[in-house]
Amino acid sequence: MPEVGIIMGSQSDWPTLEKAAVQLTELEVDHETRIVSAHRTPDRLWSYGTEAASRGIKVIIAGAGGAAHLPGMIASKTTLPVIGVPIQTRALQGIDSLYSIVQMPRGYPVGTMAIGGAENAALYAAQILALGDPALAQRLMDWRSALTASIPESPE
Ligand SMILES: Nc1c(C(=O)O)ncn1[C@@H]1O[C@H](COP(=O)(O)O)[C@@H](O)[C@H]1O
Repeated sequence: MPEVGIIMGSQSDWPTLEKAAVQLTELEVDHETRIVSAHRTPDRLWSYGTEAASRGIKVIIAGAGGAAHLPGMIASKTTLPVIGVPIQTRALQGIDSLYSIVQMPRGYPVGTMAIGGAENAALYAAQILALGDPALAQRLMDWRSALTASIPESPE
């Protein structure tokens, strides 16, 4: 049963959010992927937000670009933690997405990653789940150790 829901505003966001899916797969975290748009599919957004917790989802990763209302709107329909991923945009390089996601009103937080930060979103979701899953916590430690070991001491 998927524990992480990866949702995005458009099919065009998939190359970015796919990195979150790959990272979660590497950590053996079951997840699902859905296109959900606050603007284009508001009914889908409503039902996803309303039903996610009862379906067993524990963390939602939401990526959107431009007028990126999806992460904030999904946060308004659930008390599950929502991790926002601002998508890089052509006109404003993703600054528009970042500002749209990060400036939430009191009561409806969205944990906002860097522009394009889908891998960190997956790691953060895994860290939340690892609070109640010692085996996942160990896999995260192992992943970090491998990353550290891969960093050379000298650039030459
Ligand atoms: N920001 C949102 C929302 C939303 O927030 O609900 N729905 C779609 N979009 C964004 O529109 C951009 C362009 O979408 P298209 O490439 O489909 O035209 C995408 O980055 C998507 O996240």
